[in-house]
Amino acid sequence: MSLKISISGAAGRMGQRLIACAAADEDLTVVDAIDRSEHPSVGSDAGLVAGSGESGVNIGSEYCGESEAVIDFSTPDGAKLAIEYCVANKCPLVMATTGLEENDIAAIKSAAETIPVVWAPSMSLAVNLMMKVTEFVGTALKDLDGGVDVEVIERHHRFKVDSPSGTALKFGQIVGDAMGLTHQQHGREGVIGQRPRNEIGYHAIRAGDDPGQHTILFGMLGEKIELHVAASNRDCYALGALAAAKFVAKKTAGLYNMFDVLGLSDGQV
Ligand SMILES: NC(=O)C1=CN([C@@H]2O[C@H](COP(=O)(O)OP(=O)(O)OC[C@H]3O[C@@H](n4cnc5c(N)ncnc54)[C@H](OP(=O)(O)O)[C@@H]3O)[C@@H](O)[C@H]2O)C=CC1
Ligand SMILES: O=C(O)C1=N[C@H](C(=O)O)C[C@H](O)C1
Repeated sequence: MSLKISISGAAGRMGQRLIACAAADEDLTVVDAIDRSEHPSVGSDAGLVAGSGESGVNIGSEYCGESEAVIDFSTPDGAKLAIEYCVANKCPLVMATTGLEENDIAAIKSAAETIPVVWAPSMSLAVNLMMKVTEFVGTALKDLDGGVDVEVIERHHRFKVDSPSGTALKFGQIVGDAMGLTHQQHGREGVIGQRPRNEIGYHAIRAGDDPGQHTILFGMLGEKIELHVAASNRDCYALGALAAAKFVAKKTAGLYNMFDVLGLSDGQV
């Protein structure tokens, strides 16, 4: 039986790759391609917009009510509407949108009390594996004599609106928890003095059409480690999200992440 899914943000960069990748998966059927009601692609066939051939589903702003999982790659406004729909219709949700405010995050956590939700800033296998490696390295270097300076450097396409990326913030949270680093420093300018020991530096580069790269730099006295992960295209995120939809559709209410989907949670690896 094919799983019926809805894509929120269907006309966007990620939405188009989700439509295309889902069309190539016989275990999935897209029943809704949702976007902003004023979007110029509303009324057009989602597969034709995505360049993957006619799908028979037009982009629209209303859910048909048949969905067994919603995947949201849109905006904070789109995410809010997706959460509201899923809660009202008891529909499992995959939340991938970043740049969310505290109230949006509270809404995700509240939704997870009644429906299953997978929430992660990156659906990529490689990124999630590197989060585990980052935690390992951070823990190993926590008490090193001379100290360790952690910098998180991310690169994305010029169209990205939130910074630093949701993934960079997650890397920072992981390494901060592992090493007891409490201060977040976003860029540096001017005569600001020597680098404090307790900070994580974040640097967001925006250039061209880069689908996403993250580097975690551990700077020591005499040597350094740089962990680097890079997307070649957006399909790593799209395929991860489709796997998350299959996972979440079988779950009971609760908050899950990509470690759960990929079998990387504590005790599983
Ligand atoms: N977790 C992950 O693995 C990944 C997460 N992302 C995140 O996904 C989000 C989308 O990225 P991307 O595809 O590049 O962005 P785009 O801007 O290309 O796509 C977003 C789409 O959502 C639409 N939209 C706006 N409002 C609504 C609404 N109310 N309901 C439904 N759709 C709406 C936009 O329309 P309009 O253009 O008219 O505003 C646009 O078509 C970002 O937050 C990004 O950071 C991206 C890649 C991977
Ligand atoms: O906007 C993007 O493109 C991406 N956004 C996500 C983020 O903010 O972490 C994930 C990925 O890096 C691509």
